[in-house]
Amino acid sequence: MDAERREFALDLAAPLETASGTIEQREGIALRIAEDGAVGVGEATPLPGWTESPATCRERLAAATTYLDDGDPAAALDAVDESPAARHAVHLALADLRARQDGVPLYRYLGSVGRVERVPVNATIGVGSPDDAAAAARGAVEQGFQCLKLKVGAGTVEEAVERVETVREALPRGIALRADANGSWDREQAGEALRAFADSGVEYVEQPLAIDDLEGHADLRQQSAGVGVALDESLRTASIDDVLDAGAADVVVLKPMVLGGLDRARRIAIRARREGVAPVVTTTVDAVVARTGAVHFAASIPGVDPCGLATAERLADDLAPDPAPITEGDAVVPQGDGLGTRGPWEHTVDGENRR
Ligand SMILES: O=C(O)CCC(=O)c1ccccc1C(=O)O
Ligand SMILES: [Mg+2]
Repeated sequence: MDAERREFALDLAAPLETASGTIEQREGIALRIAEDGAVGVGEATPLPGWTESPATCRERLAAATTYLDDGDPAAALDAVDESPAARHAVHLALADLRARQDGVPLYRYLGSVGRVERVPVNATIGVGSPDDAAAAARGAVEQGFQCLKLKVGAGTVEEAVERVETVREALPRGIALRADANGSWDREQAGEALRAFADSGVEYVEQPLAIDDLEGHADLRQQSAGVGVALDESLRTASIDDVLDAGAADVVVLKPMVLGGLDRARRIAIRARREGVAPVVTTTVDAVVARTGAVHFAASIPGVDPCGLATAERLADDLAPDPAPITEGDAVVPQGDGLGTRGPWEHTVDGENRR
């Protein structure tokens, strides 16, 4: 077994705001494992505030690479056990390698039984004026999206409500609307927002309250008049059992980079589903390797709800061509062996290898 790492940095064409700041660039490390002529690729794209720091990620991945070179994948996974982005890379590279060796697409390797052609996705509408958001929403619907997610955490609750109402009025009937508050409200504000969103037919709100307020989210579900509560940031610190025991979520938003790999994310998805909580797959706006891994993960969940996987266009550049393009509001699932990515080894960013 032979492992290699390459660092990359990709600018966002359209910055994305989250509670921990605006994301303008994604830096990460691509990992390539070769064994007897077969190759697997993985990606660690840490996001400060969401995963381990880039420095820790780099250090853990270097340690794992040594074990991979020694032909000891179990030791490599151990070395990244507490670094989710680094573990994501190691697990994905190994899974891609095994799936290619087995001659099956990654989603089959992950445990799906039938053929899955497409995964429904949501368009992601960032911050901006209500009119800007409405224009972006109309554009997304023209491209075929049936589900839109609006960022609503910046500004006041009144502004969030106005944003949602303006978008809803601009849309044809039947388009699903979600909102993401990124943990920026207190309990009173969240109650007010969800009551108002009910009139606009909002399906659910991601992370209305602070990351550690499971009890508040459980209370909110009781008084939310039909608007669901989704947890995203909370899953960084709370286990799925904590979430289920607290009755804190209708939906869990699963980011494999944050959860430490597709295997861990998939276990959470299955457990959640069994308890009637819907899994939704998304990314931290990752490069093509991790994004495609997330598409396969979503495809491995039968009849998955629309996922937050339409983020390729947010990147000004990428590591390799996209094997899972979005058409008519769906990601097309690659059916070749493994991930189905070509590269990224042949594609270095800005022509430089920053390893
Ligand atoms: O889910 C989506 O539609 C896109 C991804 C997204 O919103 C996101 C991207 C990076 C970091 C955080 C988040 C988030 O869900 O809060
Ligand atoms: Mg979110």
